[in-house]
Amino acid sequence: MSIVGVLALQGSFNEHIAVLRRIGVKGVEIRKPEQLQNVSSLIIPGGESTTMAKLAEYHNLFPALREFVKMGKPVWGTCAGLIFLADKAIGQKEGGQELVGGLDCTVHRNFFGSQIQSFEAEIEAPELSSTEGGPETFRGVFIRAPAILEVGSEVQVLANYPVSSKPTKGSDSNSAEGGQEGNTSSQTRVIVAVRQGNLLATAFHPELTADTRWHSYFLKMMGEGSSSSSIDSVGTDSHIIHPPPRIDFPIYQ
Ligand SMILES: NC(=O)CC[C@H](N)C(=O)O
Repeated sequence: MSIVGVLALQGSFNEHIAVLRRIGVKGVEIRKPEQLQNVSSLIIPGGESTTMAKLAEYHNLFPALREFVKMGKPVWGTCAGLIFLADKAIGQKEGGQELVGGLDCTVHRNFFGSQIQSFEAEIEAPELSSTEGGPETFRGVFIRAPAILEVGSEVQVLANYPVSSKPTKGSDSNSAEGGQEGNTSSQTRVIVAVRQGNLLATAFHPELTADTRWHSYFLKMMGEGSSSSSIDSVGTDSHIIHPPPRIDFPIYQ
């Protein structure tokens, strides 16, 4: 039986667990290294990556998280979680922050700027719609979001987003460090969703919209690793009252 762990140190872990519940899957909060032994996959939610890293360090979670990734178990990082999974992050606070790593990419921590520059956008994701069906686009909620600037050859790009050549200046003094200044082209695209084997990473927050396809896409990754991983259902139709689908209201325009 497979239970999805959700790192519950800080950020939007409740929202992820709620989406899992909506699709009939059990999600459990992970706060201690030993709790990782009870789950077969893990979601690292969005929040604030420096704070989350300090809490993870305090709870001695980094070695267990790295081990979990190395074992080939599915791990999905959203937003701050993406930063956690990246091999390299730029635009970090002074002194940097510890990363779990494993995902061969360079992420810019606050690429899209400060909190008030948060936004929503319709984004194409052909792999998502071909696997999960539904519309060709999904609504991406970007909250002080990171973006991926470079990926290694093993990394599959699932979605990207057009931007002007310079990253927006963020609230942190060094947030634009290592960005694309000097790039002469006026339009470029940054990567906002990737997959590398057992790792999935998204710069936006799928747990804040009614579209559950990113969660079901991740759950399918659990089936790929081992044949025995049936997903632990929290009791489907007979126990769960499915609310009518919510409309994805734009929060930031
Ligand atoms: N919504 C988010 O998770 C924002 C992440 C933020 N840019 C950070 O550095 O942690």
